[in-house]
Amino acid sequence: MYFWAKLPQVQHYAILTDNRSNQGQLVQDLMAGKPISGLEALAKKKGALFSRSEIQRYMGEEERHDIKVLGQQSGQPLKTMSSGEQKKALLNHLLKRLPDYLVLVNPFDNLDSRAQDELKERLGAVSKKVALVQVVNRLDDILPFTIHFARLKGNELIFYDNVQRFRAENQCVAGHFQATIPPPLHPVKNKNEVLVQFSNVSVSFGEKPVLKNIDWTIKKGEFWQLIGPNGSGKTTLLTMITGDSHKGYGQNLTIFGHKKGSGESVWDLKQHIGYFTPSMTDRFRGYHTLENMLISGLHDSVGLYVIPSDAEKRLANQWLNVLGLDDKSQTYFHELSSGQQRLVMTARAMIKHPLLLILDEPTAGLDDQGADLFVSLVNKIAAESSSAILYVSHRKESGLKPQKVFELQMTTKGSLGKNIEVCK
Ligand SMILES: Nc1ncnc2c1ncn2[C@@H]1O[C@H](COP(=O)(O)OP(=O)(O)OP(=O)(O)O)[C@@H](O)[C@H]1O
Repeated sequence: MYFWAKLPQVQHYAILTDNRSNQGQLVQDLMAGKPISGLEALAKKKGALFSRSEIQRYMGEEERHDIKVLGQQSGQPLKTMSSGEQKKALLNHLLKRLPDYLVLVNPFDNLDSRAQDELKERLGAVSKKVALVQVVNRLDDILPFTIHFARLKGNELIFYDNVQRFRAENQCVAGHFQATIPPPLHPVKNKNEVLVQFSNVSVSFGEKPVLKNIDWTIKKGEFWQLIGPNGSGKTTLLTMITGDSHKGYGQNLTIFGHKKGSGESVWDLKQHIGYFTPSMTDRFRGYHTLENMLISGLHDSVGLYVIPSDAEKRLANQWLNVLGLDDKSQTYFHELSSGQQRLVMTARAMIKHPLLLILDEPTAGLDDQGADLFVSLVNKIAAESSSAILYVSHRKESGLKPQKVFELQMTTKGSLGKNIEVCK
C-alpha cells in the first residue's frame, strides 16, 4: 500500500437548502463551532466563511475605515470589483488563515461559467487539505468530490446515506402561473420604437478600458438577455441606462428618445424603467403588506404614503392572483419566502408596465424550484405585455426564453458587444 493511501481523507459535505430553510442559523452555528448532529467532525476546528454576506461585510469595513482589506493585493476597492474578482479576493484572504474547514454559501452565484469553472478547480485543490461544507440552494452546484449529503428543512438537518436517494428526493417540480398579466391602470404612452441605443460607446475607468465601441439597440417589447463574463462591464452598461452612472454623458447614447446629457433627469428615466435585483428586497424590511407593496410600485416609493384608490387595490390583487398569492394581500412582505418575495418585487416593478423591465441576476440565491417559478413568471410577462425585458444573468436558466442575447466579449482594449439571435 502506498503511503498516501493511509492519509485520512478530508470529508466534504453538501447541505441543500431551500428558500424556507433557516440557512442563517445553520451558518451561524457552524461558524461558532457549535456541535451539530452529523457534522461532529467539525466541532472545535477552525472554520472560515465564504459567502456574499462576508463580501458585503468587508465592503462595509473598507468604506467605513477607508482602507483596503480584500483589495490589498490589487489596490482596488472591493466595491468596484466585479463579482468574480470579489470572490477570488475573499478566497485568497480566507485561505491565508489556514482554516480546517470552509463554509461555502452558494459559492457559484453571480459567477459566469468560466469563473465558475475556475472556482471549482480552485476548490478542488483546496479540498485536498480543507474540509468543505457547501450550503447550496441548487443541486447542480454540489461539488463532485462530496461525500456527505444533507437537506436542511426549516431548522432540521436530514442526512442521506446514498447520493441517488438524496438527488431523487430533492429534484424540483416546476410550478405554473394561471391568470393573465393585468393591464396597467393608465395606457402607456410611448412614441419611440427604439428605447435604448448605444452607438459606438466606449468606457474606461482610469487606465482600464471596460467597454469598446458598443453598438446596441433595444426596441419596444423585445426580450433580451445580457451575458458576459465577470468584469466584462454588464453593470456598467446597466447603470448607463438607468442613469446611475455618469459614464453615458458625452457619448452617443439615446434613452427613450433623449440623447444622454440633453437635459433629461434621472427621474424622467426611472419613470419608464422597472428594476429588480435581489439586494432591493433589503429595503423592505418593515411592515409592508403585499397589497401596499404592489401599490407602492405605482408611486415609485419604498413605503406607501398615500391612501390607495379602489382601482389601485383591485390591480394589486389581480397581480397577487397571477402570483398565486391571492389569499395573502394583507400578509407582511417579510413573512414570505425569498422566492415569493422576488415574485412580488418583480410584479411591483412591472405593475406600471414600464417601457423597460430590468432584471439583474434575479435568481441568484434562489433554490431550483424558486428559480424555475421565477423564470416562468418572466416568460409570461414577456409573452403578455409590451414592456421590453432586459434579463442579466450568468446562470443559464434552462426555461428562459429570450428572443435575443447581447454578449460582452472581453478583450484587452475593453469588451466588445455581440448580438446573438436566439434560434427558436
Ligand atoms: N468605479 C469604478 N472604478 C474602477 N473600476 C471599476 C469601477 N466600476 C467598475 N469597474 C471595473 O470595471 C470592470 C467592469 O465592471 P462591471 O461591474 O461593469 O462588470 P460586470 O460584468 O457587471 O461584472 P459581474 O458580472 O462580476 O458583476 C471591472 O473590472 C471593474 O473592476
